[in-house]
Amino acid sequence: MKREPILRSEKVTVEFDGFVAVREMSFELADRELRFLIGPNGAGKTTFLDVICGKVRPKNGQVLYRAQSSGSEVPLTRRKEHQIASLGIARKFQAPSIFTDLTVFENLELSVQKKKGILAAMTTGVKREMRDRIQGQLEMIGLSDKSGFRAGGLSHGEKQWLEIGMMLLQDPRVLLLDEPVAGMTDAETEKTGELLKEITRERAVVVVEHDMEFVRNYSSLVTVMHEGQLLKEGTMSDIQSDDRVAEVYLGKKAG
Ligand SMILES: Nc1ncnc2c1ncn2[C@@H]1O[C@H](COP(=O)(O)OP(=O)(O)OP(=O)(O)O)[C@@H](O)[C@H]1O
Repeated sequence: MKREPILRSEKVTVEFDGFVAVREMSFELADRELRFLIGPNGAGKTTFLDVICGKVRPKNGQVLYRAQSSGSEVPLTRRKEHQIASLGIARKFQAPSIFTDLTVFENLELSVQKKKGILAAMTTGVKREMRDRIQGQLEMIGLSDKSGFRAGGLSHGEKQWLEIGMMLLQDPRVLLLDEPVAGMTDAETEKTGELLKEITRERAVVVVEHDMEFVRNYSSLVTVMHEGQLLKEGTMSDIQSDDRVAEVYLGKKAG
C-alpha cells in the first residue's frame, strides 16, 4: 500500500515582478524520507523551500501537510511562517543562527524553553527531563564534550550541528535544510550525512544541495529542478543517466 505523503505541493508557481522563479512545481515527500533537491544555480530550489515554510507566497498552487500520520492534510499556503513552524516544519538556512556568546548547552536549553514556553516555574522534575533531553541531543550531534564551550568558538561544522540540534529540540516532523555541508571539511560532511540518516529515523528531511558526492553517498530519491520546474525525480543513478539532466548541468546536448 502506498504511504500517504507527509508533505506535498500541487502546481506551485512563484512570480517575482513577472519573473517566474518556480513553475507548477508538484512534489511529494514521504514521512521519514531523506530527499535531496538539486539543480543549477537559479533553478528555484531555495524559493520552493521558502514557499513550504511560508516565507514566500505562491501565485498559484498549494502546499499540503499531514501533521499527524492518521490525520487529514492541512493547507499551508495561507499560513504565516511562525504558524507553519509550530505545525512542525522547521527551516534551516545556510548560515548558522546560534547565540555565539552562550555555551552549547545554553543554546540548546533556550530551544527547549522556546518549545515548552517555560522560562520560570520549572519543577525539579521538568528541569531533569529537560537536562536529559539536551544530553541526548548533544550525543546525537556529537557535541557532548563541548557542552560548556562558547558556541562562537566552535568550528563551522560544529555550529551547523548545534543549530540542527536546536531545531530537533523543537520536535519538528519535517526539516528543510539549505546546503548544510557547504564549507565543511570531508570529515564533517560525512558526519553530517550520518546525522541526517539518524534524523530520518523519526522525521522527514529535505536538503537543497550542490555537493554531488554528498548527494550520491546519502540519497535515495533525488528531485532535480531547472528553470523553476521539476526536471526529473529518481535515484542518483537514474539522474546521472538522464540526458536532460546532463544537458542542464554540463551544457551537453542529448543524443
Ligand atoms: N526575492 C526575489 N526577487 C526577485 N527574484 C528572485 C527573488 N528570489 C529569487 N529570485 C530569483 O528566482 C530564481 C530562483 O532563485 P532560487 O534562489 O530559488 O534558486 P536556487 O535554485 O536556490 O539557486 P542557488 O542554487 O543558486 O541557491 C533566480 O533567478 C533568482 O534570481
